[in-house]
Amino acid sequence: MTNTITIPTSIEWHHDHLLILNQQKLPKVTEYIQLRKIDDFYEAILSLKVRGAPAIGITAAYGLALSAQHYSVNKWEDFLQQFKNDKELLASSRPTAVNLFWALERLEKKIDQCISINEAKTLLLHEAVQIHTEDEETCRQIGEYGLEILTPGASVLTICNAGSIATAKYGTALAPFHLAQEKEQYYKVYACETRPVLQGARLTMWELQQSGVDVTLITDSMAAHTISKKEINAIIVGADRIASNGDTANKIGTLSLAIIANHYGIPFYVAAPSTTFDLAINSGGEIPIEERPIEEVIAIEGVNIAPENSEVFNPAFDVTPSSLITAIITEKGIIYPDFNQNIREILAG
Ligand SMILES: CSC[C@H]1O[C@H](OP(=O)(O)O)[C@H](O)[C@@H]1O
Repeated sequence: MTNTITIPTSIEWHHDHLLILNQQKLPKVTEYIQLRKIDDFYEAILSLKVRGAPAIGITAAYGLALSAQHYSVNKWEDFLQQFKNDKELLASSRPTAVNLFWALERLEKKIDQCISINEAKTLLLHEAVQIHTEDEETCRQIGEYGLEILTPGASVLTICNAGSIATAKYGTALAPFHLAQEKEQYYKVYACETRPVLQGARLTMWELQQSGVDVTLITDSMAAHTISKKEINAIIVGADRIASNGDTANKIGTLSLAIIANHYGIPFYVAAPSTTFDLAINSGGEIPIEERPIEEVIAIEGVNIAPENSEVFNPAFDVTPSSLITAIITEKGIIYPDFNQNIREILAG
């Protein structure tokens, strides 16, 4: 029996623009924006109108491919120079989510094989659509493996939004819960609000309510108490970059949850597509951690909650050491320690 439910998405390709759901405005306002020029794509990623590692990669791919359609050049070297300029602009939008760089490099590899500018333009658009289409199936598969590892009816805690609107569809950490709704299996999800930008309160609450998932909001500081009092069975989170030893960069606050999970002896799962692994780095210390504007910490929706002249440290991510991770759920299978060995084995599969 399959339940018909609404799983929200945030990216829709039209032949001459990308329509995105403005995630900065949710849940109060459901606003869609057309991205046409390379600067539109850059600004949308930088300002978190589009956010979430896979969604960032998909959006950047469309931005680069669409911009290339308008290069009015005749020489191949001029085409490549403009392509390189646009690629570098998009790559400078955010430093941590490796999916951004993976998508841009995938497009660059695609045109290496081209013999004409027109062929390159066609192939770039085709590759961007491919990246988008592949991600939906990847996330659905992550959801299926997530249902294998999570006990039906469990209470599960998560942070930030690693959901359908952070990907092509379904999400990574939230994929099991959307799929469970389709399969009429049920879970109880606890969502950390996720200061400072509140992706949990604003986006995960909104998204899971759209598909009817039983979700409860807590503040980040309530996590340890909730785990002990509400008998949380597991924690599941997304990822922005996973090193070859399994160290994982994810939204700030994730490391705290891993330490709490370890203290209470509950499993701590990371859910991520193979495109979020960076096998070029050996450990989490090499992952660049984005620091964002102080306004995100000093104010909420433009209302100051701290003195104007406050000193602020605003890292958008932290790194959880692989020793605190029970398993990494990917579309290719569930990866258990020893991560150094098993990551390469499963991803090569
Ligand atoms: C499947 S989304 C992965 C990841 O991206 C989010 O960060 P942001 O909202 O700053 O783009 C968060 O860390 C999610 O877990």
